[in-house]
Amino acid sequence: MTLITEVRLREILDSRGNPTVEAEVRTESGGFGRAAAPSGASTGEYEAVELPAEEAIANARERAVPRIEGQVYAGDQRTVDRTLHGADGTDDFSGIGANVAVAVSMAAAKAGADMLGAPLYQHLGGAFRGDGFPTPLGNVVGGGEHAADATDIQEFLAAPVGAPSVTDAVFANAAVHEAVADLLAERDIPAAKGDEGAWAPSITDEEAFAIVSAAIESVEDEVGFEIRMGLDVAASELFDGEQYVYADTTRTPDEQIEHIAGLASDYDLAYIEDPLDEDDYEGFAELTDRVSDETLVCGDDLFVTNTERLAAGIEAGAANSILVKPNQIGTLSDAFDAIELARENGYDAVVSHRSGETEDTTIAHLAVATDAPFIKTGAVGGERTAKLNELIRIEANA
Ligand SMILES: O=C(O)[C@@H](CO)OP(=O)(O)O
Ligand SMILES: [Mg+2]
Repeated sequence: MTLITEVRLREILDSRGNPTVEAEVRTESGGFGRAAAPSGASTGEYEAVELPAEEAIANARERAVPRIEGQVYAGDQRTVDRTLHGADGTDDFSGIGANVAVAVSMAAAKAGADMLGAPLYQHLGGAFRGDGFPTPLGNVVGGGEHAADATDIQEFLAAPVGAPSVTDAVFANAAVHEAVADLLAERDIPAAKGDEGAWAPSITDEEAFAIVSAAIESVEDEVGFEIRMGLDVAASELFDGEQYVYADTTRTPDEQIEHIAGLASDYDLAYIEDPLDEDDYEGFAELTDRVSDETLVCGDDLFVTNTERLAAGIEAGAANSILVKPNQIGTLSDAFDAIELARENGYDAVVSHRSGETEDTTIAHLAVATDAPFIKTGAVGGERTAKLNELIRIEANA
């Protein structure tokens, strides 16, 4: 291992056109890593704190960088991440900003891999990592906080569970995305794209279910393997404290459970993320009991990649899966700990992008390194295809 000699920080653009933090880490022996923080729109209340990029960079330059440069070894990821926590001094990274922390954490990991001459997934996963590849969940229609005047449900996802390879799965999702466009055109429904590249037509959730099911069926016929449907309801964004408020109706928490359980069986949903409010552990437990073993009930805003919140969920039987977003918790070590705790308790980890992204590909490597069964990183669009194409490359070289 060699010492980290330099940490450079700068503001770059994210996919929404907002400033985000990019970090570069250099080591004594010439290792180099560069990484950038993503940014959410439908952020959970309990996520680590993202500060304005400029402020986060100034804080880190003053408090974190001097503790890392010349002091910490690249490749010793736990120490890098402990140092970031120490420099921050809070529970939620509100001291320096989770965005600067995650950028430095990921850049240091890449510098560590570079030093070893190993791909990042190999460095992170180690010699005895599993040989599985994640199934990509591709966002094909969406609304919520990611597009104005579109569906209430934030994401309608294609889940190509029967694909023989990552490459086949990635192309199947792009084909479903295109088939949705054809079906919208046939019905004279205009559609722009939302923040993650999914179509964002002004239609009801019911119409979206019909269109996405038809698109999935037509692509299934073409490719000859099973594609199922998934959802990110992002229900905390619909919940007003008492009821779930949809464009055309409202639902009490009990009615919401009934509604989602009905959708799970009507559409054979493979995946349901955040079907209920982020504080409703009990409701999550009830719904998890109600749906079949073939359906993942995933906590995003519920768990925010946080081992304490996940432990409470495990105790309550809430959900059977966790969404893993490194920037929700601030470091790669924390994200690994969440994945490990999930695995030990039979919860599937789903590694995920954010709605605001960059061309950074760390999450593709994280998913392969940890043998995660799923990755959610869109279907089309440059900042999404950056990760999908990286998965294709990893598969080709593994
Ligand atoms: O809710 C989510 O799962 C994410 C990514 O799809 O959205 P955001 O980054 O806006 O939180
Ligand atoms: Mg979500």
